[in-house]
Amino acid sequence: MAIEFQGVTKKYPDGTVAVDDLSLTVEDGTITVFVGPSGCGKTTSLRMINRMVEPTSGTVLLDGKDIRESDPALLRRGIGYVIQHAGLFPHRTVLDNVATVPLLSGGNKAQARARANELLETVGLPAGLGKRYPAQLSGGQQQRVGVARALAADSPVLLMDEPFSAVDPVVREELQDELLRLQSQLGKTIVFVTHDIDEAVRLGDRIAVLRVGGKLAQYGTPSEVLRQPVDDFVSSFVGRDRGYRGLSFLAADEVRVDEIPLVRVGDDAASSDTEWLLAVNAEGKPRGWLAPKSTVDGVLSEEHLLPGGSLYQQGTPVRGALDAALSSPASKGVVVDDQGRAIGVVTARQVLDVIEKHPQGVGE
Ligand SMILES: Nc1ncnc2c1ncn2[C@@H]1O[C@H](COP(=O)(O)OP(=O)(O)OP(=O)(O)O)[C@@H](O)[C@H]1O
Repeated sequence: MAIEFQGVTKKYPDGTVAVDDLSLTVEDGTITVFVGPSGCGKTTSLRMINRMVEPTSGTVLLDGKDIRESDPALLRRGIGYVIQHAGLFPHRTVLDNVATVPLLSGGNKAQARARANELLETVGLPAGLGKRYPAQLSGGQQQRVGVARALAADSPVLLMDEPFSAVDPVVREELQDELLRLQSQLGKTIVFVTHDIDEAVRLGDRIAVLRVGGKLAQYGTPSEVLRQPVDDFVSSFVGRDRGYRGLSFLAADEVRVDEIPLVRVGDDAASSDTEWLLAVNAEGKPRGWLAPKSTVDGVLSEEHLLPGGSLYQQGTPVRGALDAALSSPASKGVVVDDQGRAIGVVTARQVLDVIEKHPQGVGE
């Protein structure tokens, strides 16, 4: 089912132009990746496909039909949607999380659960996991559940918004492989958002490179974009990626690790003023972030926290430190020891400072 953007612009009420006159066609049965720096309008573009965001002007066509003619709730239910941190319901079992959509679409409970079991198997999860709650799964397993839930919509279209950004690089590669395997069987029309050009190149049949201001810079196959960038912006975005690849080989011993104020899950009350506070469990392992200006009166639980982004284990290649910093809601990557206990934070700037000192370590 092809998706067509025709001169689509989104201006938010505060005047921000998030997407500026976007025209492109996502071909049926392909993976198209929207890639670009933070704030370039990737998520906004994606959400205009299922009417979570309405364009200010222009038209989005799904299979040739203007989506404004579809009821938004029905449209959304019929389009699979996967987000970062999976967005699972914490108080429902894994199986019930996946069964939600088949139930909403009118199936009975037994049918919905049978379908959910099938889907867990499809995404490579053992059947026994269905009884658990999301918090009892690893980050990578949670993302698989997120994918299973999106597939439950049984729709030809799947929207994926940074679905793998919060897991460590090894698990991320596994999830990417799994997605490619699934796609070779299912042949869906997938729109995938990422800020990581490596991921875009790996997954995309086509890549749309966006620049801040919501303008489409280039749309083409990965090899076209890598080999024939249309302008300086694209070539530096892609070129930066060449640097990123080299990062895998540089250990980050020199990256400065800063202290961070901690709060403990289970503590009686917590509050933050202007700073993000990192929440850890009794073992000192990171569980998430308490946003600035938050007050929790009762016992601090994980529900009060923002999920944390990927973790960086000290002593491993520097790319993980950059991933951690870029995926953290606090813009501070959490550094852990080999037992997974939080020891501090790094910013992207601190990582880049080290990289700049070692140009030979990060070049091609
Ligand atoms: N509800 C909103 N109101 C006002 N501005 C918004 C809103 N949502 C997004 N924006 C702005 O629109 C621009 C594009 O945001 P969008 O989330 O689409 O970008 P993105 O490329 O997905 O970014 P990121 O990678 O950081 O998630 C940004 O400047 C953002 O601050």
